[in-house]
Amino acid sequence: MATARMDLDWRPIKPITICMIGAGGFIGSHLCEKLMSETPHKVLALDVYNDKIKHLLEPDSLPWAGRIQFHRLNIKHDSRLEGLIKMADLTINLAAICTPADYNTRPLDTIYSNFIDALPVVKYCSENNKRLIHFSTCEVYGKTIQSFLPKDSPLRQDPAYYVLKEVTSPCIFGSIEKQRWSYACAKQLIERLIYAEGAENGLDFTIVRPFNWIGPRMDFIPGIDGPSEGVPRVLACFSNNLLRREPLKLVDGGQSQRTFVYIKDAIEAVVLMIENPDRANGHIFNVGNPNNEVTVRQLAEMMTKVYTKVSGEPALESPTIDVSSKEFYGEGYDDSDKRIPDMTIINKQLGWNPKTSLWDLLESTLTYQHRTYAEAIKKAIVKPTAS
Ligand SMILES: NC(=O)c1ccc[n+]([C@@H]2O[C@H](COP(=O)([O-])OP(=O)(O)OC[C@H]3O[C@@H](n4cnc5c(N)ncnc54)[C@H](O)[C@@H]3O)[C@@H](O)[C@H]2O)c1
Ligand SMILES: O=C(O)[C@H]1O[C@H](OP(=O)(O)OP(=O)(O)OC[C@H]2O[C@@H](n3ccc(=O)[nH]c3=O)[C@H](O)[C@@H]2O)[C@H](O)[C@@H](O)[C@@H]1O
Repeated sequence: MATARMDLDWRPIKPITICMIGAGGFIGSHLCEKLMSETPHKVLALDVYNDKIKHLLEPDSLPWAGRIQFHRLNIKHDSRLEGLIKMADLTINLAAICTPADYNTRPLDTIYSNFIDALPVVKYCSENNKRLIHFSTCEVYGKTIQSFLPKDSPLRQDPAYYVLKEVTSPCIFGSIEKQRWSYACAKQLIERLIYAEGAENGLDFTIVRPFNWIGPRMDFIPGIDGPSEGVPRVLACFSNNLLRREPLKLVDGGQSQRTFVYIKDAIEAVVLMIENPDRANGHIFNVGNPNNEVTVRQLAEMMTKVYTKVSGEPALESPTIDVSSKEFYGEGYDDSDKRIPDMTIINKQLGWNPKTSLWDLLESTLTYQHRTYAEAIKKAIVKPTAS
């Protein structure tokens, strides 16, 4: 008989049922995979799409068959939602519009998706005394204090002005005309609502603030498994450029800084939250890798080198090209300057630390991108679709 899984306090972990909303997306697909292969928990997987989790749903002979059940539904208008939340011990809400190209061009959809559509989920959890893990974002921090200091100020070197801390850092957004912040603002308000439900009505909640989780199955490759005019997040944009042998587009010079964490490291943090409710409830957690910081330009350079290695194709003579944010994203775009997560809380509560270096995570991810898309791209280039 298999030995019982133990939590961080050496108590046996009881199998639970999880209602996972947005289970068919990038993070959801990796979380489902981990829960099926390494835990005894059951998942009610809710989404409008299931392409990214199809390999977990069929055939019936899979070792976890019966532990995962897909429900195709849109949480905007589906009366089954409350029943599914009631059937589960824990709800994880991942559903959202979360690609920056949408924030300034579809601000209403962005606000509805990230705030209004999440409201009933919070309400049903609170009313039925169900635990909630809600996915927010590092974008709630907005810009750093550092970005407002004079360029020659010695204070710019002081981490107090740029490291982002869950409990003490402020949330600094641009003006209302900068519609980029519609997403961050909607996420901030739903965080405040969840926090208030905890304080006033005793909701057991955990809020996750992911810092640029990347890896296989993130977003889509335009014209292959997504709209040809679509603009996904940077990993998929740059992958698409590399696969098509086009220069990588650097928005406003590629000077913004990001810390990237491997999806598989980040998923381990989420499993710790799921299985250690006493340590996770009532907390907001940054989940990122402070050691993997690069400018977007450096990311482009590194991805170019890694892709050359995994594909065997030489790099272009001019591998990058500058493009203005107005040209690339349209009116109302703005950017976060720098995102370094403080890891004190997640470290103390869950003992979690990221492991994978940026080079290693890009190597496994671009190997996947090449294997999955290179042939399809070649065919699409030879045979462009009839207009
Ligand atoms: N990937 C990251 O690094 C990152 C960073 C910060 C925050 N987040 C947050 O994590 C969550 C998941 O992100 P992801 O990267 O997996 O995004 P994703 O777009 O791949 O996944 C979201 C999923 O939610 C589903 N969905 C959206 N609206 C829905 C609705 N009304 N009804 C049913 N399903 C719906 C989508 O179909 C999609 O499959 C989001 O809330 C996002 O804001 C992600
Ligand atoms: O992943 C996160 O932690 C959060 O941040 C992302 O926001 P951002 O990092 O700005 O999104 P990307 O599209 O990945 O862009 C990163 C940077 O690359 C730049 N970029 C993007 C695409 C491109 O082709 N070229 C380019 O220079 C962008 O301007 C931005 O500075 C998204 O808002 C969310 O998915 C999420 O909440």
